[in-house]
Amino acid sequence: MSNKSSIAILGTGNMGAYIALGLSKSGMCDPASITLTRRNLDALAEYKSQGFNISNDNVAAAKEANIIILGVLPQQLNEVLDQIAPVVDESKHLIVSIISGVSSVDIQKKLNKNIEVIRVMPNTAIAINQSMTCIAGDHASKENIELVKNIFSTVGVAMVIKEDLMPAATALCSSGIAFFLRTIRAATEAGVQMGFHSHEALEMASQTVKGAADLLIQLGGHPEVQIDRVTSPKGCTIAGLNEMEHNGFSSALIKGITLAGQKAGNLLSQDK
Ligand SMILES: NC(=O)C1=CN([C@@H]2O[C@H](COP(=O)(O)OP(=O)(O)OC[C@H]3O[C@@H](n4cnc5c(N)ncnc54)[C@H](OP(=O)(O)O)[C@@H]3O)[C@@H](O)[C@H]2O)C=CC1
Ligand SMILES: O=C(O)[C@@H]1CCC=N1
Repeated sequence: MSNKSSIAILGTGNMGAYIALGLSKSGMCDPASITLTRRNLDALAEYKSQGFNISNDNVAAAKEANIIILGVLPQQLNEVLDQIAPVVDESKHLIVSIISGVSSVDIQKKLNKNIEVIRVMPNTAIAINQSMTCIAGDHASKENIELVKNIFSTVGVAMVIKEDLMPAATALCSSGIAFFLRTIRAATEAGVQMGFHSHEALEMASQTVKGAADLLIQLGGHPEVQIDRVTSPKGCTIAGLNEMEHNGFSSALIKGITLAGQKAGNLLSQDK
């Protein structure tokens, strides 16, 4: 697939819209080659003004596209698959699903076609081309996996994983944005309590988190190596870190992320 490909995003809510914006911003796709659908068409008006095609007709959008990105909630998926099943064609279409908790085989079965389905799990940082995107194509051709990897590499880092690890990737990377943002919020509140205005504390906390992440991304190695460089003997950092650990900091993150991972694998079968 090249930038001549046409993409239909069926179900353009938070994530679908950010994918469209990211692909356009990266230069991977011209907005005119992307069709966005949702039932409430008025909510897509701002994207129309940016050059995207908008529609509330999933069937027409699917017919026109080469790549169909499924972007609805898990509980909304069957309705969309029922609509497009008659028009999807294995010789023309590649199905990409960003939907958590629904396997590629289940989608294939529902479509009742021998069509390739690749699971993709981006995060909202795709809007600024900084997504960590996991891709699983256990039943897809190498060529199509490479194609999808190339597309999502333009909007951040793309990694191919086995499909059985998709729930874990969802929790760590996609939900992860919310988890790490919450840590920034908490740090900001601490900064305000110590005397900074909120906007100052937020800028300080955000840049500090960015620096911590970039230390690992650019220099590599284990976080503890960098932590050792910060914790002066008898210093304030180790005092703060140990207090956090006494209060369950690492444990809370591990428990929260693994619970999210369990939930991501069972979204349609659990009510809680
Ligand atoms: N949000 C995130 O960070 C991430 C989300 N995901 C996955 O992406 C999917 C969407 O999540 P999110 O964007 O947060 O959810 P949203 O509710 O924001 O988006 C879903 C969109 O689908 C539209 N929709 C529902 N039914 C139909 C239909 N029959 N035809 C066309 N459009 C329809 C809805 O609009 P309308 O009601 O107007 O039709 C809505 O805008 C989920 O499956 C989620 O698991 C994956 C990774 C990250
Ligand atoms: O919360 C959710 O279920 C979706 C999937 C990952 C991010 N948002």
